[in-house]
Amino acid sequence: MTAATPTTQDELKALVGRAALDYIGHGRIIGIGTGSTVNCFIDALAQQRERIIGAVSSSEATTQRLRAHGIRVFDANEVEELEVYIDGADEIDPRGFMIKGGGAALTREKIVAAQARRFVCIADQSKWVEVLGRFPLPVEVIPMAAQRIIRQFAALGGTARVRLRDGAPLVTDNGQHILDVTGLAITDPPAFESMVNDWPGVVTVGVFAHQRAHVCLLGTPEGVRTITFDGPGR
Ligand SMILES: O=C[C@H](O)[C@H](O)[C@H](O)COP(=O)(O)O
Repeated sequence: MTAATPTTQDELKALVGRAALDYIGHGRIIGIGTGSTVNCFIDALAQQRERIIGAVSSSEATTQRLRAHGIRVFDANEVEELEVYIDGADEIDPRGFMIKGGGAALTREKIVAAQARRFVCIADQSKWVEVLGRFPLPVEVIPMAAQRIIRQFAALGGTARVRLRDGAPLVTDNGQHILDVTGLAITDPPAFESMVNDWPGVVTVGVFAHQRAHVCLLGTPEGVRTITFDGPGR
């Protein structure tokens, strides 16, 4: 009997979540991101949790899920370097550049990714794009700077809005707000990331160019497509 072909987005997320287990060694502390795809990875990892010592988590939500599965969570300051960081993305392009932060976890995700030697991105095929910018770009900001940053994006042709939850600005794990920016085509992600990072009041921009993926496990109905971005210039 052959397994049914995965076709729904949830099935593709589960597929790549399981596939990411091949990228973790034994007896290590690993970095773990946030979101529905990573939740599939965590649930798969829970079946073999003795493989790892524990994890550095990128959000309160991930920490809760890891602990519920009995997986030990380390503070980022307790660990100097991580072998691997497993996380999803809202968009990923052919160079491994990503947009992240749809779940508002971008700042801690960037911190944990920076600690890891390897970033393994797990995503269903809907996340693959030629040019970043179709997904509204999340930017975590200090609230008092929000309106000025909105005007700076407007000058670039973008429309930025404060993300709301239950009618009020969403407050991140770090106590800050999120702007979602539409109308941008991010053709030079490293330059764009550096530029926005320089604006006063920006905590983190959701372009991951300096912490781009080394590998993407892309879920398709034909199976997992493995795309590697290693090479000169890394
Ligand atoms: O802040 C959230 C993260 O960047 C997620 O990795 C991203 O939003 C993808 O999430 P999902 O796997 O739920 O599509």
